[in-house]
Parts: sequence; C-alpha cells; structure tokens
Amino acid sequence: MTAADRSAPPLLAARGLHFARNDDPVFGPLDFSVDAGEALLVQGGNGSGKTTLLRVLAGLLRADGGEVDIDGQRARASRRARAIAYMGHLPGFKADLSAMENLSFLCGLQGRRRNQLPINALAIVGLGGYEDALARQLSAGQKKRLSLARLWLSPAPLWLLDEPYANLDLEGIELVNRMIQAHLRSGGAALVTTHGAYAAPPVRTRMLEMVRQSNGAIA
Ligand SMILES: Nc1ncnc2c1ncn2[C@@H]1O[C@H](COP(=O)(O)OP(=O)(O)OP(=O)(O)O)[C@@H](O)[C@H]1O
Repeated sequence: MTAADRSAPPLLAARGLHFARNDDPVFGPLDFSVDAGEALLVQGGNGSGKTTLLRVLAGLLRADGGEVDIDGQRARASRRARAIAYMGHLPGFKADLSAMENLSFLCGLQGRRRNQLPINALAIVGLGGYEDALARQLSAGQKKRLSLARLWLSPAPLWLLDEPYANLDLEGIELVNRMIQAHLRSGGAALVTTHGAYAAPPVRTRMLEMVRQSNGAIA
C-alpha cells in the first residue's frame, strides 16, 4: 500500500444518515464508511431497514437527513450513477428480450467494465447456452445469475447488493462470494445485506447491525 492509498478517503461514507416514513423512523442516524477493498455486511431482521438503506444510498429514496460522500465528495446524482451498481430484489430486465439482448442493452446504458463482454459474463455466472433465452423464461435463480452478469459488467466501483444470495443454490452462493472477492481485489467495495443466515463473503468485512425501530403492530 502506498502513502497515497493510506490517505485516500473512504469509497463511501455516511454521517448521521436517517430515514422515516410518515414520521416513523425506519433507520438511523447511522455513521459508517467503507474503503476500497472492503465489504460492509448490513445485518438485521425482517423490516429492520436494510433494503431502505441501500435504496437511499443508491439515490432511489431521499434521506430525511445526513450526508453521503463517495470518494470524499458529496454523492450527487451524477456521481452516484457513475460509482454505484445496485442489485435489488427486482431484476428489472426486459421480459421479452433475451439474456444477451438485456445485457447488451444495459451495457449501452451503464457502460461496461474494461475487457468484459456480455457473452463472457453469461459464461462466468453459469448461463452459457442461455444467451438466446428470453428473460421471462428464466427461473428465479437464473434471473439472479443474469443480475450477477449485469453486475459483473458494470464499471461502477461500489456494489450495493440486497440479499445477493437469495434464490441461489450452493454453487451460486460460492459464485457471489468469488465475484465479491475479485471485485474487492480490483479496488472495489461492496455493501451486502443479509439476515445472517447465509455464508458471508470471505473478505475484509465491516459489520453494520440494523435494528427495527417501530413495532409495526397491526391495530
Ligand atoms: N414502500 C413502502 N411503503 C411503506 N412502508 C414500507 C415500504 N417499504 C418498506 N416499508 C417498511 O419499512 C420498514 C423497513 O423495510 P425494509 O424493506 O427496508 O426492511 P429489510 O430490513 O430490508 O427487511 P427484509 O429483511 O424483510 O427484506 C419495514 O417496516 C417495512 O414495512
């Protein structure tokens, strides 16, 4: 590690970040940071706000207060678009386009990692032979693998992964861990939500424990 690396700001830093719905607090205030080469495991039970936090960080929801910096600079929309790859519960593929067409379309929108092509990404995630399959014909696990191919192609350094292990078989879980390892080795970082029931990626990891803030009782 060089002196320049040591003084580099975190890839992502949040200070006093909080979010409420109809005045009911969902999370925060939270303070955390993630350096390049590091993963942050966001753990917590159902309804504790993990998905909401990732959506706020991705810019899909507006925080009620606090600050988010990316690479030491305030996270404005254009910086988020360049720096963040978000993998949520809904894959967002075009149902009537093939796996290959979906990836090519998304590469056109988001750019792609140098030296990576959709055809190779499909092979890496175990979808070799499914290039021409329509997205709507894929199983839940295959759709998740197609999302992983999209992630792999993204040039963004900061991965926000909401339950990346869901719907995957054991081999798929190991694939996610290998992808995270490789991404961190190449200078990226990842936030990974989990209920704690799955294997965590074997990488340098920080933990962020989310606690449910309102009881959600049904009157
Ligand atoms: N669109 C919405 N409208 C209203 N309330 C919502 C909405 N989405 C989530 N919530 C509420 O916000 C709280 C946090 O939800 P969130 O999905 O962030 O939790 P989570 O930790 O990701 O849960 P899980 O582990 O079950 O996926 C919950 O109480 C949930 O009911």
